[in-house]
Amino acid sequence: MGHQDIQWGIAPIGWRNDDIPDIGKENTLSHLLGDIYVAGFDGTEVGGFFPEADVLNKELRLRNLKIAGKWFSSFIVQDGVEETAKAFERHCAYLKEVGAAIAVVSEQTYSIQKEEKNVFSKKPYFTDEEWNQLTSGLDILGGIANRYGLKLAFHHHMGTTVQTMEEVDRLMENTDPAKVHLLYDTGHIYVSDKEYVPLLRKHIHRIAHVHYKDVRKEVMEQCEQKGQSFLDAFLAGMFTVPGDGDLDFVDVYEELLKHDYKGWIVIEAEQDPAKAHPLEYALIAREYIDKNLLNKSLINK
Ligand SMILES: O=C1C[C@@H](O)[C@H](O)[C@@H](O)C1=O
Ligand SMILES: [Co+2]
Repeated sequence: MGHQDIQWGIAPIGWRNDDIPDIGKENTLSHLLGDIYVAGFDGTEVGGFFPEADVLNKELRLRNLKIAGKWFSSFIVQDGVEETAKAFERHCAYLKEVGAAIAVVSEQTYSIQKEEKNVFSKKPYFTDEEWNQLTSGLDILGGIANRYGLKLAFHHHMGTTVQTMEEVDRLMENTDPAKVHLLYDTGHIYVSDKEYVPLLRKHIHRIAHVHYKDVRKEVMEQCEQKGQSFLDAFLAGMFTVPGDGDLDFVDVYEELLKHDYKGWIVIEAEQDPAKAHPLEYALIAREYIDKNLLNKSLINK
């Protein structure tokens, strides 16, 4: 067990962004997959612009790349679990066809992720009743994911009702560990709570998927002072790839290895591709991983 149980991916978000589809729209699927191959990653996540399963599978096969998973915006509280489950079934069927392991779920009811609101101070909150709807609904979605041979990994996210460590605690306590897992995103928890290791340590046994998102602390502080929205903050360069920001991914990696984490670590750094050349940043991440995480004997495994 150890390094060999981990697959390294890089998300399309450095090339194109589902939250602002105009960004990087000149970057085609071939361009993206070619860059991922050149940078030496094992695969990626499905972006909103990806084609149907058989077309995608051929493009992946040609480059020996794999799919880790795909984001799903759930609206369990807003639309009810029955409505959400129908869309989630289709999502899981697609993921199974492309050979993915993970269905990433983020509850988007009341989310300000795409709104022009101060993401540092205006996050939404659920009532106790809404929390119950969310957690019981997630157990149902997790059961569906399991039927497709997938794991549901819940994504805590800035500007949503499940953003802070306290909120992740509540979600984990009230969901079935066999059905609902955690996606640990270093960047989101750092921007939210200004620390990122406690969440990892506390919920290590529920983590089924990891996003390595680095943060430029100075930019984050400026964005917070200005009260910027989530989208404006990423356009200002709040996020970057590991090796280029202020987070230390060695500790995180050690902790994952120590607990026999098996699965994907996906580099996920949303930046404006017009300012941050996607392949250049993919290569910065790759070099950081090779030098600091893989070539160093971190622990004896
Ligand atoms: O996993 C993610 C998917 C994106 O759509 C999201 O906005 C980003 O911040 C993220 O962490
Ligand atoms: Co993420």
